[in-house]
Amino acid sequence: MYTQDTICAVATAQGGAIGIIRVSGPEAITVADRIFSPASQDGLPLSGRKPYTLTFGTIRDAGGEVVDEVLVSLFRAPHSYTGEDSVEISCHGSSYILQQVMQLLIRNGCRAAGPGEFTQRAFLNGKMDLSQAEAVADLIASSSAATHRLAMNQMKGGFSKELAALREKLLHLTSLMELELDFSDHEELEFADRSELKAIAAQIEQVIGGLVRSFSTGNAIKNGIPVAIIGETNAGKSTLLNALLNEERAIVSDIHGTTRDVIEDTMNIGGVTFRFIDTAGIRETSDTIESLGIERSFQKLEQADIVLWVIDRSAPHPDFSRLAGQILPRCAGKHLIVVWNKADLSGTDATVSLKEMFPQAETISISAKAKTGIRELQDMLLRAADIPEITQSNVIVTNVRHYEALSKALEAIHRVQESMDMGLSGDLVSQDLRECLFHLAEIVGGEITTDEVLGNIFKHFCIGK
Ligand SMILES: Nc1nc2c(c(=O)[nH]1)N(C=O)[C@@H](CNc1ccc(C(=O)N[C@@H](CCC(=O)O)C(=O)O)cc1)CN2
Ligand SMILES: Nc1nc2c(ncn2[C@@H]2O[C@H](COP(=O)(O)OP(=O)(O)OP(=O)(O)O)[C@@H](O)[C@H]2O)c(=O)[nH]1
Ligand SMILES: [K+]
Ligand SMILES: [Mg+2]
Repeated sequence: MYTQDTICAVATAQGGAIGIIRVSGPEAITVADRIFSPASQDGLPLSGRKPYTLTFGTIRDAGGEVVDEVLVSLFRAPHSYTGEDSVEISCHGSSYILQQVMQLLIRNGCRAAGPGEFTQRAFLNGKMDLSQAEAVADLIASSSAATHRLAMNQMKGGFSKELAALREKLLHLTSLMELELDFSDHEELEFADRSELKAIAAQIEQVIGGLVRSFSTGNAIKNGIPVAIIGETNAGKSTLLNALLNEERAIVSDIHGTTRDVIEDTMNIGGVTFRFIDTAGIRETSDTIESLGIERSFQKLEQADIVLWVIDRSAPHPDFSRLAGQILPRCAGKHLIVVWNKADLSGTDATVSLKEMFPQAETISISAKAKTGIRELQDMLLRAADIPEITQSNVIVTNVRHYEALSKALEAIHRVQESMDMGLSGDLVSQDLRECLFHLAEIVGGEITTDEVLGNIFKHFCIGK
């Protein structure tokens, strides 16, 4: 087993009734025994107790004063989260108590853990692979049913299983290629074999390609479906953002050009996370900063899946067709919802002419200020979101690191296919096969994982995880 020093950390968030300190490493039980006295009459120290037991007792400081009455749970290697000897001390949730106990542990031989260090040890001790360790962080960060389901599936090894099956197929193909090499003298053998090998390569390409394509869904689920709010100045875009977020997030004023820079925030609507992006109003301007802001509005429009084009129906639209000419061509392949705002004021919707210009656009009439029509707009957004139903067994890539490795694996398998089509020799083909295998292995980790990769992954974890 991978041995290390003994680490400790507060594992719970501040402010709860109970605070838990986690201790893991070869000295975990010995160090805990130095500061903890069991209440029971049997006098057994933790080192003499069975694993998966809970012991009530006191923690005393160096002067013998009771710091807290606590419960200590005991785990013995390899049967713990980290795979090491571990104890958990459940204290009263006072940050003073927790800091006192932390200091006692450190004085008695522990080191304060860094972010993700417990999970990193679980990985190094073979309790989980790298994609499962990453899922632990995603699980903690999950804020919707969909992100929870994806992270839980990945943590339980759903993605790992899919990759293991791919690896099997690739190894099979490699061995067949090598077999072909051995028999390459028999020309009549080659043709029959090649078509079978090509079929296997095509299957592999299908699976990797599907995983690569799933990232756009995975990314939308994890970071929210991008919804750009665009339109003329003073149309009420920022007012609408605030209504959707239910929070005074953006500055609203009757001054044209109030929003200069992009404002983004996420909101969970009906279990789906949306990322709303308020942008600078589009108008002719000589102001350099405002022009830069408007340029960004168009960039955000292009990156969005759903576009809310906000129009002030109470004001005349002298340059309506010009504005439409700027917006509509950029909405191809996106879901466009035209929002006629300020329904509380009198005015008309130019729905007819717009329907001609962009027949697939949906329209809705609302008052962002009076918050009328917002529910209907939310329902429209949910219908537009069109996130496929995620089942427990779905494998959807949500992690950029995995996406990059899979993209490289896909390139490698494409090279394999090209080489086969060109009738190149088996040893050239198996080089690309090995590269494909390498990139798939990068995802789950193993001997090839560098400290730099590990550092990058675990630095985003919380302390105590
Ligand atoms: N108090 C506490 N709650 C917690 C955790 C923890 O570490 N401590 N967890 C931490 O994230 C999660 C639970 N995860 C855990 C995973 C494995 C083992 C464990 O003891 N595994 C053994 C036995 C497995 C078995 O019996 O099947 C093993 O792997 O050998 C413990 C916790 C969530 N809640
Ligand atoms: N009566 C009425 N006024 C509204 C409505 N929505 C917004 N307004 C007002 O319209 C003005 C402009 O609103 P903003 O939300 O700042 O408009 P914007 O589109 O973000 O404007 P820029 O950031 O300058 O592009 C403010 O005075 C709002 O109070 C509405 O539904 N009804
Ligand atoms: K404004
Ligand atoms: Mg604004």
